[in-house]
Amino acid sequence: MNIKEQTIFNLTGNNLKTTDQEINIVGKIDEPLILILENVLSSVECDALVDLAKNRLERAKIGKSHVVSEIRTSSSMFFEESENELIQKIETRVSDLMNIPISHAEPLQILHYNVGDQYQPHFDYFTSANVVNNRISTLVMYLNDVEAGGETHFPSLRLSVTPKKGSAVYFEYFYSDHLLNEHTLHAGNPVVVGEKWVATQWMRRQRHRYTTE
Ligand SMILES: O=C(O)CCC(=O)C(=O)O
Ligand SMILES: [Fe+2]
Repeated sequence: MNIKEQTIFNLTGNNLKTTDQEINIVGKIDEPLILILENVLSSVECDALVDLAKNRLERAKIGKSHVVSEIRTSSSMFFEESENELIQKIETRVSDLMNIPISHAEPLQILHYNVGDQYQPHFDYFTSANVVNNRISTLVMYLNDVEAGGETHFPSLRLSVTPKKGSAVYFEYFYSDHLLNEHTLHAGNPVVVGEKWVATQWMRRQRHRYTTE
């Protein structure tokens, strides 16, 4: 018998009413749960995030070792927790959407890809044996349209998500069946024409912030 695994996301219909915005589901895979969402951020919010991040980018650093790596050739920055009203508003909406308290949220990350930049296939959760308070879910929000390339690609699921301003892809990897978690392997395909901006929210299993409720 096939028993469906419990998900974190609270899926009730095709539209999701968050604290301040109605978000639409436009695509879905059931196991592992992958959702393609529209209207997560407004166009004004996307532009504002890009503007705020622009001056603060540095070459993307990976993992805890903080070495520049060819696995990810984009540039990145992190906002401080709830650092201004816009970030606060987005964090509240995203935590509501992802069904996880803000206190479990990592700082919001911005990535910028130029032509040829990519993020090679990876898991968002940490795979070392002694990891505590691992990541459990991800929301990648697209802050602009990309002319060609730059899809978020899930090779095991043969799924490509095309970046669209204000849209997002959601996935979670807290299943007891480890194969389902492994199916969330994903990449940022090389940008072919244009540039690509995304904001990534990772959630932890337990509290990660001590400044919020
Ligand atoms: O840029 C993308 O499409 C994916 C980004 C990503 O995988 C991440 O931020 O963990
Ligand atoms: Fe990722």
